Amino acid sequence: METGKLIVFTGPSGVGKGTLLRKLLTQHPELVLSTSVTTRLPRPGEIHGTDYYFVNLEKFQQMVANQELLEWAEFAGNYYGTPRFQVEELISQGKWVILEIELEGARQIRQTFPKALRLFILPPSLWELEQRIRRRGTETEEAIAKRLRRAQEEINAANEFDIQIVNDDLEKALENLEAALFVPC
Ligand SMILES: Nc1nc2c(ncn2[C@@H]2O[C@H](COP(=O)(O)OP(=O)(O)O)[C@@H](O)[C@H]2O)c(=O)[nH]1
Ligand SMILES: Nc1ncnc2c1ncn2[C@@H]1O[C@H](COP(=O)(O)OP(=O)(O)O)[C@@H](O)[C@H]1O
Repeated sequence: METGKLIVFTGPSGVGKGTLLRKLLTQHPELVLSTSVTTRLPRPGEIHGTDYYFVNLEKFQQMVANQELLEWAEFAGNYYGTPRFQVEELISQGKWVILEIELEGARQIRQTFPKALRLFILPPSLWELEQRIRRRGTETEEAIAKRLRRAQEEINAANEFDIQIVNDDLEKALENLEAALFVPC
């Protein structure tokens, strides 16, 4: 039977993780993106069960206590976590499952799934990163400030990952991502 694979996808907020993953999944529909649980409020257009499972703090804490999360972390004032059941089930079915998660969660996965392939997406510069977050127009000033403070810390940890990809030109970044994922091994 084909073996499943866990792929961790990390990078600072606004670097283009979501954009790259949407394109990757369109071209490779066999890949599965895990849907996380979060206490963050939905942005306009975000759908419960598709973008995230949006839950309150009490429910999130309950999931942590019941060990329902494979990993979890606090990010910019909210909690995020990966539901365990869907990931374990999909990998056992031979699927390639992608976790789009922040640094602390990626470190936890390194302990629990040492075989996971870990990718880090870098911005061309911090200035460009800030422009992207602002252009996206989804965050308050306070949320932007929190994300930028965290960005430097995350970028400093990029070398903990197996592969680093700079998202400057989107198409080139996508090509590099495909090359990293689909190398014969
Ligand atoms: N540890 C962990 N981080 C997550 C999870 N889901 C999302 N994140 C990360 O949480 C951070 C904030 O996500 P989000 O609020 O959607 O903001 P955005 O990255 O600015 O689009 C990002 O770095 C995500 O990769 C999860 O299940 N676990
Ligand atoms: N290579 C790129 N060049 C210019 N803008 C980009 C690029 N990749 C993504 N963006 C834009 O940057 C913003 C943040 O991207 P997004 O995918 O939401 O980031 P993340 O999921 O990492 O927070 C979006 O407005 C997106 O259209």
